[in-house]
Amino acid sequence: MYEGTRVKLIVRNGRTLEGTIFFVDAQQIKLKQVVFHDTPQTPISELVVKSADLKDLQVLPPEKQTLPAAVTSAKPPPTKAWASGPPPAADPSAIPAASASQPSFPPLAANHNAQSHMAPVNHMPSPPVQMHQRNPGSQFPPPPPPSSMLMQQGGLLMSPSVDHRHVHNGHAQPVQTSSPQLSKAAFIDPAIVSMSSLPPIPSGLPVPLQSILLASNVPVPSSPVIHNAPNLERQQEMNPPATPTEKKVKERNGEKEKNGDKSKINYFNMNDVLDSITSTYVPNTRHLDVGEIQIRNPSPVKRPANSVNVKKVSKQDQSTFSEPAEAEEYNEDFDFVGNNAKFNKDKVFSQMLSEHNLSDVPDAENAVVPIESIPKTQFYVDGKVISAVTSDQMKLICHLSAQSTFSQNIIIENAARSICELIWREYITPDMTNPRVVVLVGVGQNGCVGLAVARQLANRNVNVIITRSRAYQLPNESVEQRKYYLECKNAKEAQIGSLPVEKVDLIIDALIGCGLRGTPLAPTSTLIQWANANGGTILSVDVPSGMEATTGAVTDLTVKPHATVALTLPKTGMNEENSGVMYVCDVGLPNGLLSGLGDGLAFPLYGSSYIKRVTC
Ligand SMILES: NC(=O)C1=CN([C@@H]2O[C@H](COP(=O)(O)OP(=O)(O)OC[C@H]3O[C@@H](n4cnc5c(N)ncnc54)[C@H](OP(=O)(O)O)[C@@H]3O)[C@@H](O)[C@H]2O)[C@H](O)CC1
Ligand SMILES: [K+]
Repeated sequence: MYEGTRVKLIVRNGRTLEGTIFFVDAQQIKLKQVVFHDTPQTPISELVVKSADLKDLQVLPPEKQTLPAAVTSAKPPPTKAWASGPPPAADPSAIPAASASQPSFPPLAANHNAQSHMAPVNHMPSPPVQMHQRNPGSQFPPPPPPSSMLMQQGGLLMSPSVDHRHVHNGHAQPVQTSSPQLSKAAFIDPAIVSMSSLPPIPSGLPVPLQSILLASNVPVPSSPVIHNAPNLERQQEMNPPATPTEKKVKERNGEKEKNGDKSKINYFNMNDVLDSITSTYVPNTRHLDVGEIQIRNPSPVKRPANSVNVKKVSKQDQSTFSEPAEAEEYNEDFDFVGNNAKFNKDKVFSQMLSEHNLSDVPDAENAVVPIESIPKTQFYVDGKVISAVTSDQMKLICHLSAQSTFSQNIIIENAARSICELIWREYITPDMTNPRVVVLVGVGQNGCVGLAVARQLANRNVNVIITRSRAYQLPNESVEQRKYYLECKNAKEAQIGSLPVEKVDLIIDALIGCGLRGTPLAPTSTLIQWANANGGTILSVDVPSGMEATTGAVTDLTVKPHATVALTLPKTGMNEENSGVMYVCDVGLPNGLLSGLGDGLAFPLYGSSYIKRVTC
């Protein structure tokens, strides 16, 4: 709802900028038509600021929703030629680049209520010159110059072509980088995570905006403190005047301290940004839950229409697969609610993460994941509370299990058996003749579970086809699990391009779990699109592939499952909208393995069933 709103931002080092919001979530705010107050002559087409680097945010009042002179005086873009040579050759697997003659973003409509007039971000804009002529009296300017022009002007901008395969590994290398002349101090700002001059995506193409933004999520060269920026307290020492938001953070820390909670909030929470928006200028606006704005997918998650092969879940099944008597046993054995309340997971996990020196997990002090905005930390099984984990916490669990002598293949097998228990109950019923199942297999441990499911089903004469997103650089377990699968008499493997066009009975989504980094890239994205388009019932392993497990954020390139089986514990981002019917399954990890994580994180007691229905 804030899209199209023009805002003023003060970033961590005190610089002030103005831009038009086109995306906001708990972790970042993405702006178009950006100008810095101290360098108004050099507008930037797109810019991402992490919430951790924000000092304050104000919505500009309606009369100030026009763009500054620097942007309005920008010339229309040239019709040809990139600043540093011709556009890169088209890579069929990469995001299609629009022609250089298109503006970098759609022009704003000539109306103060920018919100309702903001063009869809992936909408192909009209040529800027025409827009200007059509609307000569408009106070709104022609769109700003495209990347080529900005680069000529000295902006530190990324090339329209970025090697996406490298980007998600965190080692993105722009094809064209800034020249020494381009690296002006005015553009090098530790608060700016990325600046993008990528061309817009033509409408109708199945590539979400996020891919492009993530593709440009490259640390700014010579920016000294993006990841190790001083925390807010140190920051306050350096920049004493506290903004309203800093005051809020201080107040919150004060409250926490009063309640005996020594942990501190040392990041800028986007909830406060939203508070400041709603309380400053937008009248009659209810407070937004971060969860509500994290999902930027314009098309809501749809359940597959075919439920013919899906048994209706009875009232009793909805709460449990087990006999009611089991629930009584839990009461005697374990006080979930009580224990959960006692357990400070964040604290324990921060400690564990630092003890285990996990390099790819952000360090707790400068974490940009706003833990407070986690959608759900608790779910219910059999009416009893169970904890949910974030993807970092799940990575820690996987790390601990990998470190122990306990074999990964045992976990994989247990997960697969539990999932098969559900499949035989709900998805492959005796009345089905020759049920066809496609298993989509990713490159990590999630994919290994898919391979084991494939074997279990093939062993029982189900017509199974597996398709792998990659055939090289795989973990040992993946190679082994595929070998075991191929030893089944009727095992079949298909190339990505030869997956059935006609609807199959069941699709097992084992592409990516908690190891997701950014928006899915090809060919994984192609498999996700195939699954969503096929119409077959989808069952996701651990989390829907492409969904960010912590926040539940989804894009057009996220699997839309009928059901999801979370391994070990539910993930905080899960809900029925993004995950379908939710289950949790026991993978058989020795319970002593996680005893250090606190009582609240005890595995649910499963009783006679290894898989349980989970509710919010
Ligand atoms: N105790 C348990 O419950 C266990 C659960 N397990 C399951 O394992 C996963 C975590 O396994 P991991 O191998 O770490 O991660 P994934 O299976 O999710 O795969 C990550 C790889 O996927 C690739 N990737 C990541 N992001 C993208 C993207 N945007 N586009 C394309 N591909 C992507 C990437 O591969 P690269 O080789 O390209 O780096 C990742 O490495 C957990 O969720 C459970 O499902 C385990 O079985 C252990 C015990
Ligand atoms: K998955």
